[in-house]
Amino acid sequence: MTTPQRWTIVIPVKRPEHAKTRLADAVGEHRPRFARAFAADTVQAALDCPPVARVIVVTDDDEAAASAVALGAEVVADTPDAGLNAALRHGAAVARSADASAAVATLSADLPALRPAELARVLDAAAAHPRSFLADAAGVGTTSYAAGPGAAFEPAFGGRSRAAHRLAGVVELDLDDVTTVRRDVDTAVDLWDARRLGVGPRTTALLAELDVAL
Ligand SMILES: Nc1nc2c(ncn2[C@@H]2O[C@H](COP(=O)(O)OP(=O)(O)OP(=O)(O)O)[C@@H](O)[C@H]2O)c(=O)[nH]1
Ligand SMILES: C=C(OP(=O)(O)O)C(=O)O
Repeated sequence: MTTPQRWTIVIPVKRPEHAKTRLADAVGEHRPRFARAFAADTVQAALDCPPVARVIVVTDDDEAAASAVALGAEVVADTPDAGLNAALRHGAAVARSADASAAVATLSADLPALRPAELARVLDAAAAHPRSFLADAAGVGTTSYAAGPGAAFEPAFGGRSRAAHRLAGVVELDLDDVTTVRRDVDTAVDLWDARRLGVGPRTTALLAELDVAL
């Protein structure tokens, strides 16, 4: 029997004052609190996923960093300060500085409904390919990009990243039953859908506290 692949997960968290701009119409001034709650629920679910060995959060936000560390993740500063792909490459480099052959996968920090068992299915499928990705619920972007041991880590996030990853020869994972890994939350409708799936404790508490109507 082969040993299941273990993964380092890199989660990028933008400075919340600049994040989740498309949620502004639904949550107004509370936008940064939602960005942090989504990130914390994403980190928690990743840490609770059996094939996950390490979670590295890349952020310059002190609050997101403190909450990630309290949950058991590692945090590195976004030293490149050059956007999402640079932040991810930095996190992967940190992962591979300790173990050059580490398998590294990214997760967007806006997956508040993420379930560990569904993430495990994605990672198990990713283990069959040098490089792979999972499309987001809209079928336009990407919520997870994975590079196995020895594979180059070259994410192409931003805008229509599903097409960009396919064009780059990254294998698209064709999986059912991983809805919560695909459910990124950018808009009020996305948040409604995530709530229907069941969001994590921090997002649940914030929705209750603010009595957000969706
Ligand atoms: N560390 C880091 N994370 C980033 C950066 N840009 C985006 N992210 C993260 O990447 C993921 C996707 O982000 P985006 O969709 O670009 O932005 P967003 O804040 O989620 O939403 P919008 O403001 O509505 O575009 C989220 O987890 C962000 O926190 C960056 O420059 N540095
Ligand atoms: C940056 C991306 O995501 P979002 O849908 O959050 O813009 C992406 O999918 O490449």
